Amino acid sequence: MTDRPPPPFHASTTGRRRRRVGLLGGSFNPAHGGHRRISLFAIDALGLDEVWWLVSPGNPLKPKEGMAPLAARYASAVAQSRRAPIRVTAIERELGTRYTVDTIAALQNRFSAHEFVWLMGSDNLVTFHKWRAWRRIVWSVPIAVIARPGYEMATVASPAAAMLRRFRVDPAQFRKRGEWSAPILVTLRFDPDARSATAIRAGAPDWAADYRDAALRDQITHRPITDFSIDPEPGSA
Ligand SMILES: Nc1ncnc2c1ncn2[C@@H]1O[C@H](COP(=O)(O)OP(=O)(O)OP(=O)(O)O)[C@@H](O)[C@H]1O
Ligand SMILES: O=C(O)c1ccc[n+]([C@@H]2O[C@H](COP(=O)([O-])O)[C@@H](O)[C@H]2O)c1
Repeated sequence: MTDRPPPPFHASTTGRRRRRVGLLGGSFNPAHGGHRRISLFAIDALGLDEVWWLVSPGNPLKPKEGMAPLAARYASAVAQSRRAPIRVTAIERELGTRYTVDTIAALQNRFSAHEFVWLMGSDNLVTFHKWRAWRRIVWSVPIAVIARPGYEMATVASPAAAMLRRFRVDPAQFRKRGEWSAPILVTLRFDPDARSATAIRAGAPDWAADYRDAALRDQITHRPITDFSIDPEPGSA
């Protein structure tokens, strides 16, 4: 698979290459400077046009306890992404998807003029084999993993890492490729960023109160973000 020559540069019907978009899915409970920094780093290293932050209505593997309302998490993400080529969206509510495999399929269907790459920190690679239909994700979209302090071994020792090993491509090669074809694993290493939402919640358990009155629109779908309840039902945009 990795021995194949890169496919020809892809031109759309308008003669322009497809927009390259990194997807960073997360709880963003709350968003922090680490999210911003890894997104900017990925844009640079992978040659992306922009990154979309998918603020999850509810991570299927995370407890609801301690999860701030979607609107507060969304507002924290907007604050952290200001003046950067990052767009914040809660589009999973409208797509009615909770699992990443479904979200990616729906986005590829809806935004066929875009090429997507899935971005995640190495902590997520540790549990990636527990995600629904994770092998299908691997075959549907390139994956870029960003090193995270404390999870150095994840990129070599996890079941998903073992499966993905033979599809490794370095960032420079990836950037030069024409149309992307999964599976691809790109590992991004830079001086690791120790920031985490867990640490922020420990220091400021009431952080969500700062965003109580935020009136925002989704930066992809332009629909109002009005839902202050926890884990609204799929489709209840
Ligand atoms: N400092 C960081 N370095 C690398 N990746 C990160 C970092 N912070 C978050 N990520 C990645 O960003 C994505 C969204 O993260 P998330 O919203 O869960 O934040 P978090 O800080 O990991 O939260 P929590 O501490 O509550 O688990 C995940 O793929 C996560 O691995
Ligand atoms: O699809 C799954 O089974 C799955 C299981 C766990 C996490 N995810 C996704 O992984 C992303 C990171 O989640 P989190 O809560 O760790 O920030 C977010 O987009 C989740 O929806 C997806």
